[in-house]
Amino acid sequence: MNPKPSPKLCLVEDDEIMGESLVDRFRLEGFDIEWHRRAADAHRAIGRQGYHAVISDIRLPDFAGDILFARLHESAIEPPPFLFITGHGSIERAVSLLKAGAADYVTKPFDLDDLVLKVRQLCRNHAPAPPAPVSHPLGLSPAMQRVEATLRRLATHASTLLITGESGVGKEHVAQLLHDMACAGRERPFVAVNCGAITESLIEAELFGHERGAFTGAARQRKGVFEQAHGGTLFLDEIGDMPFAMQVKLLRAMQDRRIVRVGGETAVPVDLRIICATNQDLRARVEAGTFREDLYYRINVVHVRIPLLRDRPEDILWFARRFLREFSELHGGEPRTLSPAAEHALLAYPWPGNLRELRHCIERACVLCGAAELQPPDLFEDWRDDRLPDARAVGTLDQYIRECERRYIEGTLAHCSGHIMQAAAHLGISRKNLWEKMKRLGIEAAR
Ligand SMILES: Nc1ncnc2c1ncn2[C@@H]1O[C@H](COP(=O)(O)OP(=O)(O)OP(=O)(O)O)[C@@H](O)[C@H]1O
Repeated sequence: MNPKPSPKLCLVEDDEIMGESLVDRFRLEGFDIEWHRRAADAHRAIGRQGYHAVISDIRLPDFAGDILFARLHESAIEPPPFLFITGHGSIERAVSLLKAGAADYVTKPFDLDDLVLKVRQLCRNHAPAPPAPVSHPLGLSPAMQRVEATLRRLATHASTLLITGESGVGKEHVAQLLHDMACAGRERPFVAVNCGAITESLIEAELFGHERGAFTGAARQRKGVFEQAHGGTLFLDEIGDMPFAMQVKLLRAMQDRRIVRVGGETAVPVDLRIICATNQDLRARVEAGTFREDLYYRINVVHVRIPLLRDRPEDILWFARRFLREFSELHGGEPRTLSPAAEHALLAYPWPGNLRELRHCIERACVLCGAAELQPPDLFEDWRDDRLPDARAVGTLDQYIRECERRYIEGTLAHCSGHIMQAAAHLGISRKNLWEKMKRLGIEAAR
């Protein structure tokens, strides 16, 4: 008979001493324990690993344990029971965590025997979920996790969807993901057409196909994209650029789910999901009289909005690291990393070209730079470090260093939204040390 497998635990703790002692003790007690020092790493692992329980500190260097918990709940993942380690005197926070669905908590300083007992009890009551097949293909931000959860629901229902968002935010990627979810491993066509890139005279034949001899040069019958996508998904990108005269024919095809090829007479039935995308304000186009109102309502049955990359900062480094891994592997080199300054620079940049621009930026850096750790100038050609003061305007070396220190700390605090604990972790100093420096340099703490 196979011995019973050890319960699998996830520990999220950034304190080395605390982390090591918990890992040692739980291993001695027969648990299989994985230790993550950052909330983001734990977030990814929880989606994949099938843990029996999670023990999580609240204060973590990237984002707090309760945010990790909330994000897992917002996503499609059913999280394992969470036991929180809270600071002395944060009973109120612990109680609100229990209300939010956490299984239990211990307050520091806690009794290790008591903790082991609680965890054993949790593991007994919880069978881990099988690992999730796809985990967060769209990003870590709550906004994109909501999009992902919506897609999961739409995969079995809606046959028409409108995706809006600026250029490069990932509309086609979202459409492709919905198609993959709906197909669930079955081979089905995904046909993408850019409505803005086809001339008005050709668009009808492109959409509906043509019969032999329908026009000069139509030597053979040809299927249009509606027929090519039969059984799968038709992605109509830049739907706002659809010529006005074509819009009524498109509406009819969408409503009847039948098309007539150019030069043909019989209606051909088509069964497909239609996803439209645009970066234009279609409502305004309707008001301006350049987009048909009836078509607008037909395609706007379910609407998914993709936010700008700069409005979801959690996704910037997550995607940057993904692209970095992808391009490092592609170019056959060592795995690359981002220096803390490079991370700062990526977070500070506004990304007008969204994910497309971020992807190109990382690809370019991987091709041009041979170093294992990327620095800001590797990522941005015209990089200028605003955190460095002008040496001529600052007097002595001491004053210059002090000014550098002040700017660097201010930048880090801004990057961590004023969170002292996180900023201290980024700077590699203790919280107390950071407070002292802020006092000495006259930096006010955010409220
Ligand atoms: N979730 C994702 N994971 C990995 N890469 C992504 C993701 N979303 C977008 N990308 C990449 O970002 C780039 C832009 O994505 P996409 O073409 O889907 O954007 P779009 O909003 O449709 O752009 P446009 O409006 O210009 O057509 C592509 O190279 C795509 O591969």
